[in-house]
Amino acid sequence: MEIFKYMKEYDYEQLVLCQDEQSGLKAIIAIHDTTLGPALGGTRMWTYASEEDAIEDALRLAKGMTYKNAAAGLNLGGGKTVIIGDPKKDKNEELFRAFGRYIQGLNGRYITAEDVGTTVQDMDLIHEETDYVTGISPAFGSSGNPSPVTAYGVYRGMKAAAKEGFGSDSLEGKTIAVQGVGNVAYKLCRHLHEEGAKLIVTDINKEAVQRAVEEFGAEAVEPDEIYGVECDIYAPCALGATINDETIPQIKAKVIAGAANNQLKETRHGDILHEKGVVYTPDYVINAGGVINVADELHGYNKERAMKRVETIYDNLARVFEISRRDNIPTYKAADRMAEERIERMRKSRSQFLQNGQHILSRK
Ligand SMILES: NC(=O)c1ccc[n+]([C@@H]2O[C@H](COP(=O)([O-])OP(=O)(O)OC[C@H]3O[C@@H](n4cnc5c(N)ncnc54)[C@H](O)[C@@H]3O)[C@@H](O)[C@H]2O)c1
Ligand SMILES: CC(C)C[C@H](N)C(=O)O
Repeated sequence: MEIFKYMKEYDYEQLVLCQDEQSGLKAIIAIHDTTLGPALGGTRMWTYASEEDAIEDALRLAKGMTYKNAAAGLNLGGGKTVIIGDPKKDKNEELFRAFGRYIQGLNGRYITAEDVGTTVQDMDLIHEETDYVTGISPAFGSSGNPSPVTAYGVYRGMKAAAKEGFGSDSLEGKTIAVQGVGNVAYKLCRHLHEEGAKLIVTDINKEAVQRAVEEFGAEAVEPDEIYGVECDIYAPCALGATINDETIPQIKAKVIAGAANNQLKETRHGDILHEKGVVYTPDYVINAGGVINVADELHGYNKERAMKRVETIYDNLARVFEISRRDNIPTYKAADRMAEERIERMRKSRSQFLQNGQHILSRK
C-alpha cells in the first residue's frame, strides 16, 4: 500500500503510529477530516493478519466516522484508532495509559471512545492520562457504554427502513436475520422481540447465540447460513464487508439494516443492491446512536438531550431514502451526498465566523 497516495486520494489529514515497548502498545490513529470539529471515533482492538491490514482498517473506519458525524449533525470530524492485539490476551493498564498519553499529545485533534474489542474500563484507564476520551464510567458523570444507545438507534432506523421497504414501520411479525449477537445486537434483539418480530440469529460465539435463543425465542443458524435464510430484513451486526459478491446472490431480504460499520465490501455492491430493489440502510447513518451519545459528553452529559438526538436517526434515514428515490441513486450515495454537502456548507461558512478555526473544545 502506498500510504501517502491512499491518503491523498481520500483526503486524509493525519496518520499517527504509536509504539510503546514496555506495554506492547502498537496503535494507529487515523484522522480523516476535521472541518466540522475535532475528530471523534472509537478505538478498535483486533488481531490483524498484517500491519498493512491494520492501517487500512484504521483509515477506512476513520473516513466512515467523518461521514457518520456529519450526517448525524454533530460538530465533529472523523477519526479512529486500531490497537493491534488480542483483546482477550493483550490488554494491560500500561498499554491503555501509554495510548492515553499519545492521545493527549494530539491536544484535542482526536477524541476516542469504545469500539469492537474495547470497554468502558479501558476508556477509564485512557482517561487517567487524557481528557480527550468519552464513553467513560457514569461515575465520572459520563455516558458509559455506548452500545445500548447504538442498539436503540439501529432499532429506530430499522423502522424507518421498514417504512421504505414495506410501506409500514411496524416490525411486528417481520422475520429478521441478525448476524452477530454481541453488545449492540443483543440489545437490538430485545427491542425487536418486544415489538413482536421473529428472530433468526447467528454468531461465532455459541454462548451469545444460546442467550438469544433462550431470551428471545430466536432460531439459531450456522454463521455461513445466515445470508440465505428466508427473512424480511437482514441485520449485519458483526464486522464489515459482509455485503459482497458471494453474499448478495444469497440474500432474500427486501431490507438490509444493521449496526456493523463498512457493511458494503465495495461501493459497487451498493449499486447492485439498488438495481435489485433492495432497501440498503447506510450503515453510518443507522448506527450513529453511540457516537451521538458519547458526543453529548463534550457538553456535560445529559441523557435526555442525547436520546432526543438519537431519535433523529429515523428522520435522517427518511431523508436519505427520499433523496435516493428522487434522484434514482443508491442509498449509500444519497447518504454520502447528505454528509458531504453539510461538510462543504460548513467549510464555506466557517471562514465567515470562525477565523481562528477554533473548535468546540476550545470553548469548554
Ligand atoms: N458498540 C457500538 O456502540 C457501535 C457503534 C457503531 C457501530 N458499531 C459496529 O457494530 C458492530 C458490532 O459492534 P459490537 O459493539 O456489538 O461488537 P461485539 O464485538 O460486541 O459484537 C460483534 C459480534 O459479532 C460476532 N461475530 C464476529 N464475526 C462473526 C461472523 N463471521 N459471523 C457471525 N458472528 C460474528 C462476535 O462473536 C460478536 O459476538 C461492529 O461492526 C461495530 O463497529 C458498534
Ligand atoms: C462510540 C463511537 C465513538 C464509536 C463507535 N464504535 C462507532 O463506530 O460509531
